[in-house]
Amino acid sequence: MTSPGIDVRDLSMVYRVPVREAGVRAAIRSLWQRRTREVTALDGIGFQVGAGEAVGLIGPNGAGKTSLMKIMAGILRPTGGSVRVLGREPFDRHPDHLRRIALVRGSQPLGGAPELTVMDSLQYQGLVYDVAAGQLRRNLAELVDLLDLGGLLERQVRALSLGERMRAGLAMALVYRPAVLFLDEPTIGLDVSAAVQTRRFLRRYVAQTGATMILTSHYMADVAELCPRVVLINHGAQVYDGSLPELTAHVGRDRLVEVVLADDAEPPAGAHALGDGRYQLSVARDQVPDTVGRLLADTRVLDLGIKEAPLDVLMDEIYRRTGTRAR
Ligand SMILES: Nc1ncnc2c1ncn2[C@@H]1O[C@H](COP(=O)(O)OP(=O)(O)OP(=O)(O)O)[C@@H](O)[C@H]1O
Repeated sequence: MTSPGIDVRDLSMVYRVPVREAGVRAAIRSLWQRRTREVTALDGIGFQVGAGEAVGLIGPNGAGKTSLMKIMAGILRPTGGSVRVLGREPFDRHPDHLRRIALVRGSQPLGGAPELTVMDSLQYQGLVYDVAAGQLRRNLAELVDLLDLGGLLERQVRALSLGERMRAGLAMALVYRPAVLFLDEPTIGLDVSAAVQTRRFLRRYVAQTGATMILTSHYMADVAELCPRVVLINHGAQVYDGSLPELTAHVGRDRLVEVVLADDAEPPAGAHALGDGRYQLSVARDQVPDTVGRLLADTRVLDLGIKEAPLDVLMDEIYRRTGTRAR
């Protein structure tokens, strides 16, 4: 690993939330006697990310991913532990630091004035982030090409569709060439083709610029395609740090063998009928050659395919297995 882009140690985040009791008396009492309870969002998180690495933060709803992202991006101050991003404490929000990082949220990809055109917004962003005129021209030309923004530049931000907003939002975040990119659900709500384009763009951008990327997503396709390494969080605790295939290998022990049988053929024992002569068998990985051999020898098989369980199904199983910790 090269010099640490991000260094997270023993990090914790505890929110205090007001407890609201029912009734007028309780409401009046709460004016001078506020009761609160603690919600532990993160507990003992620790990992290092090298410059140029791409890491996916994964975990089920409420696991703590967004809290961790906000802490790393300098929006939230953690209640315990330490974080360094490019050698600085993010919550200090030093202007030099802010020029080197970007946070893009899929749910809200574009801030700024909605009545501005995309081009005006990009120019304005260049001014705010102090990008030299020549550099800004070059960066804009590159981003317009990579994100296919040509047709959007003169459109008002308010009139963009979600997919167009995402493309413009990425350009806004990247026009000042941040060294660290935080992406919170970058493909949320996008149709299949816009999601594919966004992932393709991000892969090319990271390869070309050597930016460090931290991504959260519920779409495992995003994570599988963009992040060689994942950190799995569940109930605020870090339960895994490593590659996605290694993580899923523990649960993905079965293969799905699918066959289409001739009309007069007897379905194999334990097969699940899918209709139209199709049957599916769940078979342990090391038993697949034997099972397939026997099937072909004993039964009139017209077609045969072997599939892995879908990644989302495997992840669901992993989340359930790692989600037993009580808060
Ligand atoms: N501002 C807040 N005040 C109180 N509790 C909060 C706050 N933000 C988050 N939480 C709680 O902290 C926990 C972690 O939330 P967080 O949003 O970080 O999880 P997440 O993994 O991003 O979830 P999701 O995938 O649903 O977006 C949850 O129990 C959530 O209710």
